This record gives sequence, C-alpha cells and structure tokens, in this order.
Amino acid sequence: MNNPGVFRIKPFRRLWIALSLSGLGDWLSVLALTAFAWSLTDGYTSGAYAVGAVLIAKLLPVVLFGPLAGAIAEQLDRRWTMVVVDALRAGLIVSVPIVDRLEWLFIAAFLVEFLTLFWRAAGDSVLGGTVPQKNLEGARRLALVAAYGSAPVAGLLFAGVALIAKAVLPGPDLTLYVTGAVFLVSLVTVFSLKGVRHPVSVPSLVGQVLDGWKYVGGTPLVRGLVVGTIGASIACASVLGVARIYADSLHGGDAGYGMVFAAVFVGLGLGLFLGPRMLPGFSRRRLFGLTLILTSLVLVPVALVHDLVALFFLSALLGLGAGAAVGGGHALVDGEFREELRDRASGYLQAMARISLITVLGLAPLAAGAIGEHALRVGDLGYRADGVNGVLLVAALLTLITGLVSYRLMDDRRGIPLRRDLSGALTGVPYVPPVPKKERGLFIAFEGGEGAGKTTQARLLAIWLRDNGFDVVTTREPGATKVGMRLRAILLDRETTGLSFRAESLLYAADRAQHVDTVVLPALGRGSIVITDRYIDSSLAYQGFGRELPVEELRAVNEWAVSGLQPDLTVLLDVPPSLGLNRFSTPADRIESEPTAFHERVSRGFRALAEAEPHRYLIVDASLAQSEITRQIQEKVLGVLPDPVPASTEDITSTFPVITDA
Ligand SMILES: Nc1ncnc2c1ncn2[C@@H]1O[C@H](COP(=O)(O)OP(=O)(O)OP(=O)(O)O)[C@@H](O)[C@H]1O
Ligand SMILES: Cc1cn([C@H]2C[C@H](O)[C@@H](COP(=O)(O)O)O2)c(=O)[nH]c1=O
Repeated sequence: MNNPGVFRIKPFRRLWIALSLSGLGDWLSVLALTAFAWSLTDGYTSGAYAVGAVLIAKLLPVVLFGPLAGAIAEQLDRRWTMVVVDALRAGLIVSVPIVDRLEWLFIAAFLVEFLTLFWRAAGDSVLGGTVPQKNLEGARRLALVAAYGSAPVAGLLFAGVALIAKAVLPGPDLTLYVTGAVFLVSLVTVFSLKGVRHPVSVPSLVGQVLDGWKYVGGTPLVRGLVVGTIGASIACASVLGVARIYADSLHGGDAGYGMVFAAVFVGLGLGLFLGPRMLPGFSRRRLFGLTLILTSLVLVPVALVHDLVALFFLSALLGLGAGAAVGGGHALVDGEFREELRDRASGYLQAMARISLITVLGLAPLAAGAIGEHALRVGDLGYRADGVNGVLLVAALLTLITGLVSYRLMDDRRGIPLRRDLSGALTGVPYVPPVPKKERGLFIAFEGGEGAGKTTQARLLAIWLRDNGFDVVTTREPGATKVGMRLRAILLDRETTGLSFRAESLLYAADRAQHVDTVVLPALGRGSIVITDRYIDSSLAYQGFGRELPVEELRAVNEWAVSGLQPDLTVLLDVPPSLGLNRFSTPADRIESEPTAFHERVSRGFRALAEAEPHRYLIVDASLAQSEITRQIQEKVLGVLPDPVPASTEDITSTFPVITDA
C-alpha cells in the first residue's frame, strides 16, 4: 500500500477532504441529534427512549436501503448527488431546533441518514474513478481513515461547542447549527470535484454475511474472529449508546458526552494501530481472545464509576482494547488467507461488526430506559444504580463470554500454559513445552520450494549430528514408506492427469499419516532425532497457497492425519522459484511443471506460514552458498538440541556435552 503516493493525486486529496468533512458531519449529527432528543425530554426513562429512538432512526436506512440507494445513485450525476445531499442534510439538521418537536427530530434523523447513503455511494464511485487501479486499495483504506478518524474530532468539536453554548445559547441548538455548517463546507468542497462516472458498488450487509459464511465461515479461526468481533462491537457500542445518559448522571452534560465519545474513538484508533504490533513473539490467535477478555474487565469499572474524568480514561482504555482485538483480527485474516478469501473474510467481519454495532447502539439506551433509576442501600452505604450501570455490566459479561469463546475456538497452543507462554513472549525466550517421556527425540522439518536445497541440507545436518553422537533418522515426504512410494508415483508422475486438487491434498495427507505412524513416531519414541525433507507446511504452501484451497481446512485435515505432531523446528529454505527450478537438470515432474505463478504463490505461502509463527521456524536465504546455509542451520539446531548425556550420568562421569560449537 502506497498511501503517501495516493495523496500526491490532487483530485484524490480534494475528495479525501470532502470525505473527512462528510464523516465529521455524520458523527456530529449523531451527537447533536441524540443530545437534542435528550434535551426535549425531562425524565430518565423518556430521555433514554428518545436517545434510543434517534439512534435506531439513524441506523435503520443502512440496513433497509443500502443496496437500493446504490442502484439509484448509479443513475445520477455523482458530483450533483453529493452537492444536493449536503444541502438537504444541512437544511434538515438546522430545521430540528427550529421545529423543536421530537417527532420531527426522528424523521429528520432518518432522512439525514437515508440521504447519506447516496452521498457515500457517489463518493465511493468518485474515488474509484479518481485513482488508478493499483492505488485503489490504499485509497480505500484512507477513505476509511477519513470516515472513522473524523469520529474523535467530532467528539472533541461537539464538546467544545457545547461548552461555548453554555455561555451563548444554552442547550444543544448551537451544536446542530455547527453540524449544518459542516455539511455546507462539505458541499463547497464537493462542488470543486470533477464529475466521474465510475460504477457504484454498495455491497449489502446480508449479502456480505452470507458470502462470508459460505466461503470461510466453517473454520474455527473465522468463527472465533466473528464471535470476537461481535464482542468488541458490544463493548464499544454499549458505551457509545448510553454515553449521553451517563454523562448527564455524572453532571457532564453535552460536553461530557462529546468527551466520552471522543475517548472511545481515540482508544479505538490507537488500538487498531497497536493491535497487530503488540507482543510479536506471542500467538496472534491467543492474543485476540485475551485482549477481548481484558476489554471486558475494563468495562466493569466503566459501568460502575461515578467520576467523569475516570470515565474518560476508562472509555479510552476500553476503545484501545477493542481496537487492538479488531486490528489483530484483521492482521490474522491478512496473514492466514489467500487474496480472494481474504477480501471475503474481511467483508464478513466488517459486516458482522456493523450489524452488532447497529443493534447494540439502538438497544442499549432503550434497555437503560426500561431499567430506570434506582438507589441501592447496604446498611449505611448508598449507591445510585441506574439502567446505564445495568446495561454496561451486561455488556461486560457478554464481551467476556465472546472473549472466552474465541480464545477456545482459536487457541493454536493447546496444552501450553498461558502464563508460561506469555512470559516467554515478554522475555523473548519462547516457551517450549517439555517433550513427553516416550517421545524424547527431536523432530526437525526442512521446507521450501523446488530446488531450495532441502535434501542437501538435511543430509549435511544428519551427518553433523551423527558425528556428534546423536542417533538420527532421515526421511522425506512423499514416499518414505512402501505405501508412500506408490502414492509418490501417482502424485509426481506426469502421466497422472485430471487429479482433483482435493484428491491430491488427501493423497499427500495419506502419505503423511502413514509416514508419521510407521516411521516418525517410532523413531522419536526411541529418542532419535528425526529429520524430514518436507512435512505439513508443504501441503499448506502447495495445495493451500499454490492450488488456492482453504489453508485452515488443509491444516485441520493434516493435523488429524498426524494426531497433531508438530516439528520442534522447521527450517525454511527460502529461494526464488526462478533460481530453485533452474537448479535441476532432470525433467520436471507433475508439480515442478506447474506454471511460475503457482511456484510464486507457494513461495509466498511458505514465508507467510513462517512469519506467522516465528518461534518455530528458521528462515534461511537459500540463494546463499551451501556452506553458509549449513552454518546458520547448525547454529540454530545447537539451541534446540537435547543434552546427549543425561544429567544423572553427567554427575557421575563429569562428561561435558558432546557438541561445543559449530
Ligand atoms: N545453496 C546452493 N547453491 C547452489 N546450488 C545448490 C544449493 N543447494 C543445493 N544446490 C543444488 O541444487 C540442486 C537441488 O538441491 P536439492 O535436491 O538439495 O534441493 P531440494 O530442495 O531437495 O529439491 P526438491 O525440490 O527436489 O526437493 C542440487 O543439484 C544441489 O546440488
Ligand atoms: C509433501 C508435499 C509435497 N508436495 C510436492 C512438492 C514437490 O513438488 C513434490 C515432492 O518432490 P520432492 O522432490 O520430494 O521435493 O511434491 C506437495 O505438493 N504437497 C505436499 O504435501
């Protein structure tokens, strides 16, 4: 992604400003309309219901009319659509304090959001026609920054205007006028845009969910991510939904409301940035669930605190946790799915996030209103408890449950105590679980593309280890067993035509199951060091990334085939396919003769797998000289070798470990 490059395109810069202003107006209108609804009522319950009704009126159009608005916007001039919508939005917002009636407020809220659908569809189309295809992804990400980055700005602006209004024009009228003015400034900016006729695309929420469910929904990873995304949405939307009511009970008024709103979004933004960068040595999957569990714990004091300043800080912390979980989740999707499925998985997660946000935002104030205000007494101690406290506590519980469920679903280090795993990541010394007594050996896999040098290096390592007193078994996939040799012949013979990709995957997995059962496990049980030339990662890279089958499904099939046996160390010999394939003089077999693009995907796949679990891999540049590669491998293997002389024997004989240096 080349974001600064996109900004060099002048029309895009202008559009980005318009997108930011429109986003600012959108968020300001949420704040100002809910605040105005609250000011038009005079009881806790009626106020909460009014706030809930405004939020529902504002959120309904996107669910009901999203794709329809897109289809209509397709027929209209983009620039004029945006200009007219901005003018109408400004007029509607300003009409609210003038008409000064709750019914009109609801209608105006609905209409503003309905019109905004057209603005967004037209804006997205202009964006598509403004930047070249290669910059489109970067430009879309910047558009998202404009849409969501304007939220904290809106919160702070709203708080500032509310403070000024206290002196000039008490009540939220002034904030509505400022919102109207922002839409007018957006109108002026939009006016200077060039008219573009690029196709409008507004994916429907339901369509995105069904599509995601069909293609990627079955894997535990995606199920865990979806549950967690719902949890993060519940945490943030519950606070945002009741913020106006909460601010009032803490005497913060509209300014306090704006500050809580801004705090949640500042935290969210920071979390989105930091999430993928946190604890690099720790399992990303475990981190996702864990972050959510911690976020749910922050929501408890958010629910119970009776101090406005503490509420600001806690809200920011809550946003940080939710943002870190979501950011980490998206990084997982980027790392674990190939391109086509990645878009589906991201769309699915985003749609689920929006649906849960919309639902919770609308329901939270209604539930708070239904619970009402109560005073709790225990002896002499009194505590004012109201619907907001109740709603936030329920939200904390739901977030906790989602965190626990996604942790369980996504855990990729089952059996490894979390505390040891965490301290390993914090100290930079990854925790390696003790090998069960009956499997005292060490399992090393060599992986990489064609001609990377796996066979050569596996042989050299075995010689070196044997010279140093270890019992070593070298083996390979496919073809290390009698059955395996037959499978290898079927798999690699160019005469084998029409083999389906799934059948191919299963044949490799069958070879592996036989190999592990009859060669690898018995050798490990004897205490040998087993060195295999290829293992599960070859299937993930060749059949997953190369053949474009779902990586997670292949992982599940293969883990089942080998009863979960993982190498202690995987050496990835990373070689550009153009170099590796040229190292052979023999005719290419069925897989080697696949096109270059296939081998490029395989090579990228190997790297992605290794980068996702750096503690288990050694990545070596296989274009180096053989001797240098051997040196790097020996250095790494030294660090994972078992002591060849048991401690008890050492006590008696004072023998030093056999290997001293490379
Ligand atoms: N670092 C290196 N530099 C140059 N040539 C090398 C290097 N390593 C191995 N070779 C040569 O490349 C060829 C392929 O090596 P090798 O059979 O070890 O690769 P491989 O990864 O096992 O291949 P395959 O894809 O068949 O499994 C051999 O002729 C070998 O001598
Ligand atoms: C284990 C495994 C292998 N392959 C492919 C990779 C190679 O092209 C051949 C094996 O040949 P080699 O000379 O022994 O390296 O099979 C695969 O596609 N999937 C697998 O799981």
